[in-house]
Amino acid sequence: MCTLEKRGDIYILTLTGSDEHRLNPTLIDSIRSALRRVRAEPASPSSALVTKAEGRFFSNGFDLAWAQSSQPRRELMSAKLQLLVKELISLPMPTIASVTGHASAAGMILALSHDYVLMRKERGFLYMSELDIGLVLPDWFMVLLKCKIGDARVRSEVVLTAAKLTAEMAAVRGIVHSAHDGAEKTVEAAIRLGQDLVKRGWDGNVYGKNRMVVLKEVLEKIGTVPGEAKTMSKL
Ligand SMILES: CCCCCCCCCCCCC/C=C/C(=O)SCCNC(=O)CCNC(=O)[C@H](O)C(C)(C)COP(=O)(O)OP(=O)(O)OC[C@H]1O[C@@H](n2cnc3c(N)ncnc32)[C@H](O)[C@@H]1OP(=O)(O)O
Repeated sequence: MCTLEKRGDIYILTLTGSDEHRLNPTLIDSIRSALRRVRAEPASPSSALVTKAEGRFFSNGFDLAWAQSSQPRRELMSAKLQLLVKELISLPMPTIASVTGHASAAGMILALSHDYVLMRKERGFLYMSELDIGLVLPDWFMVLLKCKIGDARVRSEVVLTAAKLTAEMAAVRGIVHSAHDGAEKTVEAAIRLGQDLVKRGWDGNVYGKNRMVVLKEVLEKIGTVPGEAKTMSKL
């Protein structure tokens, strides 16, 4: 699951446990609940969110074992991830993913749904694994990748070679903001970046609205998630 703590003006959302942090409805609901708590807090002058994870994984992607038994489960899992990504895109503060372990497929999409990705050098791949596991990525994944990875050759490498990118490879390719030695230094750098952004004193609502303009194509591609109201009611 996940925990939420606040250090000064920085909200720290941690995916807890030493598992693969597979994105099933339970974990996604836990993350969305934490984001709702962030939104409910009185908006201090400005804040930032750092998302991090314990163990060897940031997130190893969708929980295929949970989903493969039925189409409704697959649809629910996909719908909840879309809702989560929409909520990250509209969150009224800068967001930073501190990736200190592997981020695969939907897990990479979760990381890239943050404004900044800081990544640990010696452990962890950014890895769109769909080709390797015989799945086709959803259109909206590609729309997000296009917004986040400017170079078409790199996007092709990521999707059509299922490249396992280390932090340094991802930094050279402009996918991550910076690469760091060790998990602790990665998290510390993410928090420092958050503090630097908070010092700018932006209006969080204006920040969120501008991010929605920047990622307009992603929001349009996701559209209204089927059963959004119903799914929301389940949370
Ligand atoms: C078929 C199912 C039907 C269901 C259909 C459901 C449909 C749902 C809708 C459709 C969705 C389509 C889009 C899909 C989205 C998804 O999310 S699907 C799920 C995706 N997830 C995966 O595919 C999992 C991928 N993960 C892996 O393959 C592995 O976990 C890993 C990421 C490759 C990590 O390997 P692992 O062995 O687990 O870990 P490690 O031991 O940590 O690392 C392996 C070796 O690599 C070395 N290493 C690690 N990091 C680094 C580094 N930064 N630099 C250098 N080396 C590194 C590490 O030391 C290991 O080395 P060795 O010890 O020498 O092996």
